[in-house]
Amino acid sequence: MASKLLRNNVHRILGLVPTNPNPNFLLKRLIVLSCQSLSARPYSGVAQPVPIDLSLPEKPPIDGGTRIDQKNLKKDSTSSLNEAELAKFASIAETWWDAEGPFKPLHVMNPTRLTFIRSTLCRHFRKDPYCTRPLEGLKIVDVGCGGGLLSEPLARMGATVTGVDAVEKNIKIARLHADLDPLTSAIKYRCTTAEKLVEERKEFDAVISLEVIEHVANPAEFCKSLAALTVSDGATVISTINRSMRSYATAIIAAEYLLHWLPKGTHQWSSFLTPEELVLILQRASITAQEMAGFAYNPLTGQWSLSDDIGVNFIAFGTKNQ
Ligand SMILES: C[S@@+](CC[C@H](N)C(=O)[O-])C[C@H]1O[C@@H](n2cnc3c(N)ncnc32)[C@H](O)[C@@H]1O
Ligand SMILES: [Mg+2]
Repeated sequence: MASKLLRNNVHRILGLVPTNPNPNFLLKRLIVLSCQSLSARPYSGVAQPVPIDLSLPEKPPIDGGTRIDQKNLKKDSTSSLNEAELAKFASIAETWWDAEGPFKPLHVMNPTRLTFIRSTLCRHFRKDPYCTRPLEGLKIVDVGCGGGLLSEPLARMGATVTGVDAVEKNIKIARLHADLDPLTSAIKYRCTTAEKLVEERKEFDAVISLEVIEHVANPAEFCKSLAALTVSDGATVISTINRSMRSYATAIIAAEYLLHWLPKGTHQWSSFLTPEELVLILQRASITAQEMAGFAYNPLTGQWSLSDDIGVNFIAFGTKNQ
């Protein structure tokens, strides 16, 4: 009797399916398992020298068609704007804070990317990562902030945060949400672009842009703007998706078409940058990449962790040359 009970429930005991599995659950886990590199090493926390192929041709600007024609979008200085990409984000703007909605992957990845940001910024700016407000005294801009998923925890960690996004709806949602908590209500949100801030001669100790560069019209120009916003010896942090065969299988086929984690068409594989390309365009913009980490997904726990495997999702920390 006991052994029969055990046999029938072994999959639940092992945590492979929830108590009320839906019919596709096991299939989905198998898909992720087969796409994910199971050999991903945990993040060593050591700055990785990234090989730079200086003969690499500059990636041509991705033609996103005409600029978005929304009356609520500031249209001056639009070199990074890609109309088609912005329209996708505008159409799902109400769902930013729905932890089970289209932005679920960002919600789930947030603690992991914050770990990387906190540790790299604290090390660079000589701050204590273990205190309650480790980023106190730092002026940070979150470029392409969306609904403020990153801006808010940065503000809670003590930073003076400005969040900017090219989609007005995102900024409205971000403002409403941040105002719910006195710890985040001081965040300044603006519907604008990095280029526009450069024209206004704004500067920040740290410039952070997560999961944005693969959606802009011209990544190299975008990086130049991020660099111009960074004070001398300040920090720039960028996360994106590697243009690898594995990212095609996981970030597009699995995430969009099989698992429906993201709306279909969220990402264009050709718009992804390899880590080497990112390092190179940052270098050309006077930012020296100092450290890079990958994000590894554990299909059994549904959690992300930092990894040395930069084959799919990765994050880079660089400093502005003095
Ligand atoms: C995938 S979301 C990432 C949001 C946020 N950075 C995060 O990781 O939680 C990309 C965001 O970048 C914004 N965006 C795209 N192109 C932009 C540009 N050229 N300038 C400013 N924001 C842009 C989009 O509107 C969208 O909110
Ligand atoms: Mg993206």
